[in-house]
Amino acid sequence: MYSVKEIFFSLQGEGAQSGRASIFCRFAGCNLWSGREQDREKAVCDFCDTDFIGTDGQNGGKFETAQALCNFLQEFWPNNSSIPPYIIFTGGEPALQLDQDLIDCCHEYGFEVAVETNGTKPLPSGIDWVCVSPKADAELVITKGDELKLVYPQALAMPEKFASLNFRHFYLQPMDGPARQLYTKEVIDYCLQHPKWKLSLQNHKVLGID
Ligand SMILES: C[S@@+](CC[C@H](N)C(=O)[O-])C[C@H]1O[C@@H](n2cnc3c(N)ncnc32)[C@H](O)[C@@H]1O
Ligand SMILES: Nc1nc2[nH]cc(C(=O)O)c2c(=O)[nH]1
Ligand code: SF4
Ligand SMILES: [Mg+2]
Repeated sequence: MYSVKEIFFSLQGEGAQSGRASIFCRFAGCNLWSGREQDREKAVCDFCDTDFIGTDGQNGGKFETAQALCNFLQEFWPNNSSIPPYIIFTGGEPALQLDQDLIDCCHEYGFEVAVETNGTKPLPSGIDWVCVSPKADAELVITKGDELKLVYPQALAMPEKFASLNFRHFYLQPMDGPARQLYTKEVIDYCLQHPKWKLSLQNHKVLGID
């Protein structure tokens, strides 16, 4: 059974695939924060911008089987498209629920599958695009993938710690919150001094879309 907070069709707002039409499937729950505001300051990950508690969001719910979830997901894709549905599994932490059955089922449906993960839990094999976003001092077990997208700054997770990992793209994403403008300037400076890294803005927030 899969517990899904919300499902929506939007443009990927972040990182190397930004601008791409995508079906977002946001799983409920995370291993680095309960999602409750009263627990935020003692959480391992304390800057999260997302509500991932429960299954009460838009198109959220519990799905008994991978087939049931895939059937529902494909309805969000424009039906005249020659491009296969692009599904982004996010959360919360998708690695807590994403299993081999679901990935295989997605591929049987012809989907291209991406994941946004904190990298602390193993993933099923065959995911087409793996984006890892390391958190504070949480141990990283996914050390290779397509895109490493680090929220900046995090005192215990500065870019130097990750620059030698096996990823195709390295992004810094300014931490959203009261100091976002300052952090954006700092990221620009860092990228100018360290050209391995690229700036990732959260375009969906600027655009006011999901
Ligand atoms: C809500 S998380 C869900 C996926 C997974 N748990 C993770 O952390 O990668 C989706 C993306 O948003 C980023 N993010 C979360 N809060 C943010 C914030 N306040 N500012 C910028 N990016 C943030 C995460 O680092 C991650 O790349
Ligand atoms: N448009 C849009 N792009 C995104 N990229 C990653 C997101 C996420 O919350 O995982 C996200 C999101 O919530 N919306
Ligand atoms: S790991 Fe991801 S979902 Fe969990 S609290 Fe941090 S940003 Fe939010
Ligand atoms: Mg988001």
